[in-house]
Amino acid sequence: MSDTALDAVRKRITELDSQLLTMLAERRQLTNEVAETKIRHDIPVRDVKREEQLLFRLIKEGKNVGLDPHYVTQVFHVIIEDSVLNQQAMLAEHANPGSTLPLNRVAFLGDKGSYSYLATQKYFSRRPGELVEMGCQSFAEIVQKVEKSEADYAVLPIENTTSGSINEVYDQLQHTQLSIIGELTHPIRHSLLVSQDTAIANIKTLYAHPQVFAQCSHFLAELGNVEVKTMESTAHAMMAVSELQRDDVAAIGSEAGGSLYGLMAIKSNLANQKENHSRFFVVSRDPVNVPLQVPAKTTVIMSTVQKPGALVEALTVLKDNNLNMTKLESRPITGNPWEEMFYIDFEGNLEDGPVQTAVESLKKLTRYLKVLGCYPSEEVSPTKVAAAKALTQD
Ligand SMILES: C=C(O[C@@H]1C=C(C(=O)O)C=C[C@H]1O)C(=O)O
Repeated sequence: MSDTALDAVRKRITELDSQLLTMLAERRQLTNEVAETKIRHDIPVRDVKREEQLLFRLIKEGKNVGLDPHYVTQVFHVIIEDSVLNQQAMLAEHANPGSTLPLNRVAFLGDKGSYSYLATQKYFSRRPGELVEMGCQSFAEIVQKVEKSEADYAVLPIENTTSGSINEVYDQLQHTQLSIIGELTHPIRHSLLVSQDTAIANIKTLYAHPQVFAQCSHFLAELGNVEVKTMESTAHAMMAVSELQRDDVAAIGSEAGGSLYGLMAIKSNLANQKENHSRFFVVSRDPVNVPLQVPAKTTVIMSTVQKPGALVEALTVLKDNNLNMTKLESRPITGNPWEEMFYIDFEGNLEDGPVQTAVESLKKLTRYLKVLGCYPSEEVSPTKVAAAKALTQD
């Protein structure tokens, strides 16, 4: 292909990409109109049957124009997830009149480019109000900022699919009066970031947050003799490498974050597990109402009485009320050696009868129980049946 022919094809691709964006924006606008109807008529946000039907049809249509089913499925899962999350945000706003602020002052760990920063951007991009970023040095500082009304929200990483729970954050939640008002999961894609083009073999010093080192331990073992420097956040690690401008130092962080500091990725997918995601809590001083049309989760902390089977008894309460537990974590209680505080997440809305019954029963069974929050669940599990059906048909 000659240079001019290449230019012409690229021009056409550019035009099509712009058209795709226009169409995506129009689709989003229409799904927002659907959300308004759902608010008016009290209809659930998610309609899995409708999703199945449209995906099934699209996979078949895609095949007719030479697009493979996996590709079509992936693209539309992303589109539908976006539409569901936007609608949920609209319903949540409607259920909490007067709670929207012109400025959302949000405290998070690190600075521009940290994973918490990217999660913060993602969560607040769906919400009204201007985002005011307040990067902090520690989880304690983040929580204090909201407690002292210097910030309105905090975004806190709570668990990661590779390295597990973030104990420091759990411990902060034990002592605070703040409420969990939201959750989100964000893919964590670690890359090796450098300030100038260099080979991996040249790297002598590596900067990263301890959680990141834990998630990339296999890669570190392969690297061998490299000095590891732990930093307060991924953003600090990237800043250090950017300031040093040397070809023998690197940071581990996201490629998107690194680009904010002029860093380039020389290797990607460094995490031990391919599916590396972090889950974040969004916390605030006041709890929120979660509309019943939106899937909700509730998080409680409790300490059980010291007798055999006390935890089993407590968990049976969830089973008896048909509540699906999605997470159980335990942490030591400061000052009471060998006693544990249990953190439980389950699917359910605090406004709903079964959740209220369960909380009342748990209060009677436990020594201490506190609801940390009820919030919209942001895990939009993709529909799978359509893809499977379409794949088995011609
Ligand atoms: C837009 C709607 O809401 C949700 C999103 C859908 C979509 O993006 O196509 C489909 C079904 C619902 O789960 C709808 O109900 O039509």
